[in-house]
Amino acid sequence: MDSRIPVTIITGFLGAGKTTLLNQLIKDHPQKKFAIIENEFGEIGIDGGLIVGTDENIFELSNGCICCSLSEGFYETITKLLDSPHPFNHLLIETTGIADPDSIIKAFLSMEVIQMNFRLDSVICLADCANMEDLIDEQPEVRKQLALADVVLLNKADTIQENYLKKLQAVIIGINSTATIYPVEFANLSGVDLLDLKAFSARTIEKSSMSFQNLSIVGDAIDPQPSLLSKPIVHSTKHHHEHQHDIKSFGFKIPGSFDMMKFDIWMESFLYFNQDTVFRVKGILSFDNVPEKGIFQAVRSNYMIEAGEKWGTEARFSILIFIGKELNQKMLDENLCQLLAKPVEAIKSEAG
Ligand SMILES: Nc1nc2c(ncn2[C@@H]2O[C@H](COP(=O)(O)OP(=O)(O)OP(=O)(O)O)[C@@H](O)[C@H]2O)c(=O)[nH]1
Repeated sequence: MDSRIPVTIITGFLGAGKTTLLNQLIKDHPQKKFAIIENEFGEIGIDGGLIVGTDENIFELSNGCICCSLSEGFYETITKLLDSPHPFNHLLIETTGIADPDSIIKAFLSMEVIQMNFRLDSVICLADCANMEDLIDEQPEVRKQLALADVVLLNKADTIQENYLKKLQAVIIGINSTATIYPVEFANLSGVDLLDLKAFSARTIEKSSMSFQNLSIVGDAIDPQPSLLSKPIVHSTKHHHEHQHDIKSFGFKIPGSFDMMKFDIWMESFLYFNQDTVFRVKGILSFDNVPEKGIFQAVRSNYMIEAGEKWGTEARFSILIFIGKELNQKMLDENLCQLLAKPVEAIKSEAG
């Protein structure tokens, strides 16, 4: 059993309802002992980032802006947390509304001391229904927050009409089609334990990759038209304008198995050279001569592959979902084809 402390990262633009969610989570889980890192931009933590508020089951640290001080600041905050005499069994991080949360997510996937002690459970993004559409157009951070989320809470659902809510859901799916979306009021969601989503676990990644809609098959001629997911979503009510979102999701189903070395070399350099435009990649991989499924996930240039279940007699395939901007579907298709252990034509003719 994984005994590391679970971490929930809460993102969302200014005023979207992050603090409301934090309070709701604390209220819903009286049995938990929380540590909270508040990451308010411009706020100076008392005593260089020490405890600023205490309760029997909660203690808070203020960290300034995590994304601006990640390398030393965040590491220092985490070390303080681990050294403190306060016991806690869940870490909540509220990120500043105007920041891109990727650096903090990356810290949990790449910094060894952090990984040894903490398990990233999920990234929850709050979106304010009333002004989300405008913010998506105006604020690139909002699009990134949505792109990196595992769960999007469409908050303040009380302020809009039901049919408009459906349209907002479609806008979010257009940006990040792997996120689970829940409309909520005052960040209140019953029936789902938001603290135990295990979004970064191999099982969840596998499940969400398998259920991804509109996968294009690698090796088939890519339609020169943009895929369904990349079409701008047109709204017929309230706002009469089109969104030309720069962030999109593409999914590929790749027959056969990858050559592990070719895949590794390509993926490492692809993510490195595209770290400003590729936010998240996840999926299931089949590698030649490897009996288990490889469960893949990347946040910017950091990636990891975990062993999943054995393939058994199942026909081999891989699924990869890319979330980012300026993604070239045709180029990705051609590149992925080149990484296969056998030429795609041979795989297809074997399959009949
Ligand atoms: N009508 C309505 N108001 C809400 C809802 N959720 C939160 N609010 C209100 O929206 C305001 C902002 O909520 P917060 O939780 O402080 O938002 P935040 O994201 O933490 O804000 P910052 O820390 O400024 O980024 C508060 O006045 C809340 O009471 C909701 O579902 N409906």
